[in-house]
Amino acid sequence: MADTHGYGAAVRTLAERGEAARQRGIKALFEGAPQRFDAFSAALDDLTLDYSKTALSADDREALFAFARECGLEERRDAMFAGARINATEGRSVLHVALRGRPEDNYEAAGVYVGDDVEDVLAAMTRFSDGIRSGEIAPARGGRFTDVVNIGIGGSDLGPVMATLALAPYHDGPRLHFVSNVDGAHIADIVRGLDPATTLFIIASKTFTTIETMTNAATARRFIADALGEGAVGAHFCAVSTALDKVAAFGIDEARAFGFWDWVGGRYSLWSAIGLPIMIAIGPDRFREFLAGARAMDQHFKSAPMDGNLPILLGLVGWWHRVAQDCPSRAVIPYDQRLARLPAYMQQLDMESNGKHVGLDGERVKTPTGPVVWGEPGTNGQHAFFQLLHQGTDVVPVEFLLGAISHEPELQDHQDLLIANCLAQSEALMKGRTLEEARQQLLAAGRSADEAERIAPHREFSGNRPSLTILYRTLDPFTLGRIIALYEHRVFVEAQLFGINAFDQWGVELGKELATGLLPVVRGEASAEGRDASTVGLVNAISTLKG
Ligand SMILES: O=P(O)(O)OC[C@H]1O[C@H](O)[C@H](O)[C@@H](O)[C@@H]1O
Repeated sequence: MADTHGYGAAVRTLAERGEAARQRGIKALFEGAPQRFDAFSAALDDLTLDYSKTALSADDREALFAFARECGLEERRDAMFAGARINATEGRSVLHVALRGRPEDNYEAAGVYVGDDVEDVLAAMTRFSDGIRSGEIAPARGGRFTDVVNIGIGGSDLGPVMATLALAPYHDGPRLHFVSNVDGAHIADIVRGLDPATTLFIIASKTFTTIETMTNAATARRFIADALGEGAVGAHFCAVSTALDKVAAFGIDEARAFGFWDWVGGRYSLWSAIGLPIMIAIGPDRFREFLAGARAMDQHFKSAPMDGNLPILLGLVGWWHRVAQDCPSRAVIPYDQRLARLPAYMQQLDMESNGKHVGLDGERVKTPTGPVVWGEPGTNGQHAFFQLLHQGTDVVPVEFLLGAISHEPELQDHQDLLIANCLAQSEALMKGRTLEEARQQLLAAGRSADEAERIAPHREFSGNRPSLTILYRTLDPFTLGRIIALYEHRVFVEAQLFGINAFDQWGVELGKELATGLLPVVRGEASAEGRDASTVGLVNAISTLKG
């Protein structure tokens, strides 16, 4: 953030506040403050964000609101919803919100109404999904499709993978499978268990040039053609892309090609035709509920005042931990097994959006930007990496997600344990255990005074470690839509505070270019000469291993 923007002083003051807050701790804020949960939580219907277990005081929060205003957050948000070309490095509007809009939202991309196009594609997806689900759209040799394989990567994979797992209780269509990695092991392992005669492939790629997806698509094509003949290919493939000309060149019929637009970023695209596998799995009505949930969050983000606005609060707290408290990573821990792929989804959403070091003004940023995002579901994580969260030398803010009601009513004892564990972890992170408490526990357990003295420091927990909890009634399509949109907007909010463009991803290009150049070297058709010594050494070692 450049001083010319006037942000320098505000960031310095907030960093001082962050340091003071660290010294004050979190526990102290709860003492004599029985209302802290009410004062430091906000809700959209049943969806609640509790950020009371952070070191924020009411004054810190006011300072963050002032900073957000100074950064022009609300104006930038309004510009996004108005379809301005806020993706400045690519000259594009950013309008994934239009994919879940209603006609009255009147979304326009750079002045052109997009609602009809969105509705047309949704209608085409609905006809196709209904046809596949009912058996009306049949495989080449008759019968019905039992399995659908989505071939895509990044934004053309992670969203559908995450959402189809999250909504497993709503599946009433064919089985879903996903192939993303160019490693042949991925497609080989998936197709091994499938019958080509009843398998449909979706080729999903915004650009329809991504080498991994094109390679897997060609292999899938052979899988069908070898088993059923070239003439069967048309019946067993469909595609999703913004590049419909390239889809046609691949040989996929126009009627089976579902488009979207350059104002939809890959990592924001699961609401578009990229969501086709989700729609096939849960049906068009449930898919509409998913969109409606996201729209509810959009409306809330647009209009709720800052102190009750979930994406703004989540973004401000995220920025506070990253910049004012200098925490380089954050953990996303869903206590909801069906959100197991949410951390991976969030890694792309957050790190591809906010992993930038150049600001909107073209200058190097002056503060840290996006944190490393990582996580696994609870309770599994407790038995793996929570040791570091509780006693490691780095403070990692944790974001817990928790549903009150599971889809398995006959397993209520599991759900009670799950909830108790989630609450216990955030309580333990915040409260910790003092040296004296550790000593007394050891003595009470019959250890000698000497032993208690020696071991107690290892059993002390500093506490004062921040966490947020996002609580919801149950993980249904509407709620999943709200949660994903909440995180999309949070990433946007943080980007405005960092002063960066969240909507490009030039950082992924270089590796792709180098891979193209290295392919002939790996194949033995070109020499590695002139490359760095490490690459030459590895190329030679690989060729020796291959014999
Ligand atoms: O959908 P595609 O055009 O195949 O792109 C798939 C992915 O590849 C790229 O490398 C980008 O970094 C991602 O943002 C994108 O989602």
